[in-house]
Amino acid sequence: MEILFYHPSFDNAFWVKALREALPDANIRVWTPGDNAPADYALVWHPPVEMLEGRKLKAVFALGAGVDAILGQLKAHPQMLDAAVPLFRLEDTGMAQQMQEYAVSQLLHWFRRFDDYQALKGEAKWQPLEEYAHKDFTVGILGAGVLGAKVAEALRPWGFPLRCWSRSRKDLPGVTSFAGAQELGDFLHGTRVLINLLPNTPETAGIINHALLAQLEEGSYLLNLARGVHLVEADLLQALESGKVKGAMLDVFREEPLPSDNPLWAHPRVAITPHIAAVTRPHEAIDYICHTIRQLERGEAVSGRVDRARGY
Ligand SMILES: NC(=O)C1=CN([C@@H]2O[C@H](COP(=O)(O)OP(=O)(O)OC[C@H]3O[C@@H](n4cnc5c(N)ncnc54)[C@H](OP(=O)(O)O)[C@@H]3O)[C@@H](O)[C@H]2O)C=CC1
Ligand SMILES: O=C(O)C(=O)CO
Repeated sequence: MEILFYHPSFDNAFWVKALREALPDANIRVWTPGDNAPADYALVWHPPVEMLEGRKLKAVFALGAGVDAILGQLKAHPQMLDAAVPLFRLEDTGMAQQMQEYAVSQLLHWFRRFDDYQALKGEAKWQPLEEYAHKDFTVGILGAGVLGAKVAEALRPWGFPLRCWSRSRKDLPGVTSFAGAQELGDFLHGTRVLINLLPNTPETAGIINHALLAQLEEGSYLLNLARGVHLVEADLLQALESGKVKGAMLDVFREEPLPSDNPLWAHPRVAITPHIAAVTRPHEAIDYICHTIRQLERGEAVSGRVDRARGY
């Protein structure tokens, strides 16, 4: 069994060593330009077109949860990967807990007004502030898939009204489910904290814009944990200016790294992290990938296959 590996920034030697330990009977190599030797499987993140083009692969594994980059390449270069070759993505594999940590910590930061106290510290003001009520802090999660559902689960013990929005109806304990474009307005009405965990697809790109933000409660908060392309940054800045949005924490951006002259860097009510909300955990990812390869070799049903038509 021949396995190709390509990631623009991961420690190749570490991954190849761990993969060899997990699949001792496989030959695993890091792809380099000009390598056209046969392979059965490819493990990739933002692969060059020439790495995959013309190969007869049994399957391709994305080394992350979002597959927008590879699907975008496929749209531009359909010959890159035959439609019959299954594409898989990482479902959780250690990313859900990271998303839970990020969302719970920031939600509580806003709910307990630590952002306001930090501002008062700058003025050396000793001033207890009026407490927020849980009932006024409805959390709405855009995208109730693997990660969105786990974030909802982690938020449930904290007593906030919870709701989610997805294409299909969900049955998540303690979470009101809204489904489809026709229910987006009802989902947004009354939402105070918006958490984005949607995939980047033609339908979701630019979804967090002025029209959407205008439907949130006054003094709302935005947590973008998905993709920068979901957010119209100028509309967020306008909503921050008007007070519609009181605070935002952004992990992802249309352009990454975020250019130093982007106004979001200097905004006092915007927190920024460099696309670290949930990073790929090597051992969990390798466990899933190797388990799935063994299932494929045995002709068994597998999970995590990407529906290219729907985009995730
Ligand atoms: N910042 C970071 O470090 C990371 C970011 N991510 C991002 O998080 C995203 C979500 O990951 P994951 O939870 O695994 O993905 P899933 O595919 O499991 O979940 C996607 C969710 O979005 C919903 N959805 C998709 N399209 C639409 C639409 N048009 N309208 C309404 N709902 C829609 C789906 O609805 P339904 O269930 O009905 O199909 C599903 O609930 C990834 O695509 C990636 O972009 C992921 C990991 C790390
Ligand atoms: O897995 C993903 O989609 C990520 O964004 C990780 O960087």
